[in-house]
Amino acid sequence: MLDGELRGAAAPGDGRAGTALRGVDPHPSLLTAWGLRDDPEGLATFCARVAEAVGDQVAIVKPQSAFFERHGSRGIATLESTIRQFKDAGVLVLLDVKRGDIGSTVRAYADAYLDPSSPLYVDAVTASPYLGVGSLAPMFDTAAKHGGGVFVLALTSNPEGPYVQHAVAADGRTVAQAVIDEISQLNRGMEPLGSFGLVVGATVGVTGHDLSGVGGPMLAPGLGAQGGTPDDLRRVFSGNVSAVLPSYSREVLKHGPDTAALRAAVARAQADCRVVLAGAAG
Ligand SMILES: O=c1ccn([C@@H]2O[C@H](COP(=O)(O)O)[C@@H](O)[C@H]2O)c(=O)[nH]1
Repeated sequence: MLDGELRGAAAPGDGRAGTALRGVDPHPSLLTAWGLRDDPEGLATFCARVAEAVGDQVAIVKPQSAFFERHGSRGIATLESTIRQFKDAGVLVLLDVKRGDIGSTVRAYADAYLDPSSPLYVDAVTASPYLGVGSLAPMFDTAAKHGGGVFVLALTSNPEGPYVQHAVAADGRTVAQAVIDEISQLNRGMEPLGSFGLVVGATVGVTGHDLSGVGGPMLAPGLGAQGGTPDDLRRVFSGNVSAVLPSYSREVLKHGPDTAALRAAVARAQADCRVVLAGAAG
């Protein structure tokens, strides 16, 4: 089950715990910096090098779908092969694809990403709740059926997020707190950790949102290139760090293509996050 594996991946006893690189974001500028062309071949080489370099070092990776989609059908083919490479290396794949729509269309997204018969099948996806958390039900159902996970945007790392997410709804809760509460409800009774997660950026600061009942994993992007630091995790998640999955993309990937430099950057970020999360848990 994803819940068990995610727990293992986040647990201090796991050799890959606190894994810092999660984001596989083949930005055009990174392809160039790695001496590769910004085309489908360059993309495929970049991803293969990342998988070979850190496949045994990380427990979960988070490919960003947009950087594959911009290369059209060959980019999607590379996404498929990248997913396979990581899975073959025993790494869980959380696809950052932020899908959301009316329920009948969400069913198709669920089939695309969370059904094992799909070529784009992954362990978990990110999803957008702004058509209503309930509209994501087909993803939740498919994830539950096949042991997958869904990470729903709650407090995103970008500066534009609070305008929407801190807005207060008719019942007096913020939009973000309503999302947090609905996901918490879905995880209720799932031990030790439910399969439904949240995205809470490392950059959001102390917002007053209550994360204590989530009962599922929390993905924390925004570290490094967006200015978030491991210390911010302590502040943002305060007493709720046990299921936090810190995520760096550009900050680590900029050290490639040299394998040793890439691995050292992963290890450094991993150690920094582990110290903070272990300290905050205690
Ligand atoms: O709130 C969010 C949700 C997702 N992301 C994604 O994470 C990575 C961050 O990349 P960096 O290079 O580490 O900045 C990227 O794929 C975003 O789309 C996020 O940043 N914030």
